[in-house]
Amino acid sequence: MSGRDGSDGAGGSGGSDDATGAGGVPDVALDEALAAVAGEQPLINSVTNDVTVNDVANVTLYWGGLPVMSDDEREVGDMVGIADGCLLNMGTVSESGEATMLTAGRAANDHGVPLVIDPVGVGATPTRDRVADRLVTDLDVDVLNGNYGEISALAGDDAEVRGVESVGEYAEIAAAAVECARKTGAVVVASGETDIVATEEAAFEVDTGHSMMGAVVGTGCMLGATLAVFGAALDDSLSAALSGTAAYGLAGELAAEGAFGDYRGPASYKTAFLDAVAGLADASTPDIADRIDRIEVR
Ligand SMILES: Nc1ncnc2c1ncn2[C@@H]1O[C@H](COP(=O)(O)OP(=O)(O)O)[C@@H](O)[C@H]1O
Ligand SMILES: Cc1ncsc1CCOP(=O)(O)O
Ligand SMILES: [Mg+2]
Repeated sequence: MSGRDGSDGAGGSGGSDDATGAGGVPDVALDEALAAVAGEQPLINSVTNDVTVNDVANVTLYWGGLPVMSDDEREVGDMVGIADGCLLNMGTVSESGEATMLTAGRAANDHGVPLVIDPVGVGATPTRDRVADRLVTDLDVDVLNGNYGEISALAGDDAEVRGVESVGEYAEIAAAAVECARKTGAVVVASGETDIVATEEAAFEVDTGHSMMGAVVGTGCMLGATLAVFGAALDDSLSAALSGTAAYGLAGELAAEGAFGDYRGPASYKTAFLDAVAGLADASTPDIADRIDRIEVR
């Protein structure tokens, strides 16, 4: 069984016990990470939005996890208590949904279940700002993922989030991600053209992915599900965030290359992308070391 209090699973937030390789980048072996995920078959309870819930369930399954979407206040604590990972995505959060997320998150913390939060739309409205603040204040978060605008907003920087979209330029996104990690204690994944993975001490650039991913609603939500699956199967949050983010981007690239079928636009690309997630473990997985760089942040 995975979990923060066990010998397996994503450990406490922030640090990594992994060997550090060239350029101060932790050694992350993608084939080993994918095999760990498939071997663990982690049960992931996602309390997520009404828009992309089916995509979140499928991407969890296609990596090798077991999805369940319990969001009933009466049972969510019990379900999270027997799960290996928990994802909270506030995309369509309501007043009762906020309470459910807090119950789910507290159960995850109480049972040592790794917790991922996607604060969708934080920075867009005062309500979202308040809910996101409550979640990261009251809960011990292992991994937090959001687009550049959301992570900048959480860090307290100027940000433009229109609805759930990141708008504008974010030249200081690595510094914002580190600041966000310092505020929350989580490993932070800031997604965009290049993904940033940050702890309180360091930031890394994960240069995988394809622009077609930005044309599909739900790729951020599915990244959160991916991080929950990898976080449940791997020993520490930083390795999970790096390998999960890299694997997800590689699936996006393989789909764009047509390795999982031709596509004619964003809708058929999404199908190819989901097939690439399901097929990545059997594809020849490249060494990802040269796709991850450490970035100096003040
Ligand atoms: N222009 C792009 N080039 C490469 N990857 C991208 C691009 N836009 C988005 N992605 C990828 O799509 C996923 C979702 O990112 P993003 O669009 O920032 O999230 P959200 O959907 O929450 O706004 C991430 O894995 C990110 O790397
Ligand atoms: C459009 C929308 N509105 C509320 S949640 C949601 C989905 C957001 O998905 P993603 O953050 O993955 O683009
Ligand atoms: Mg998003």
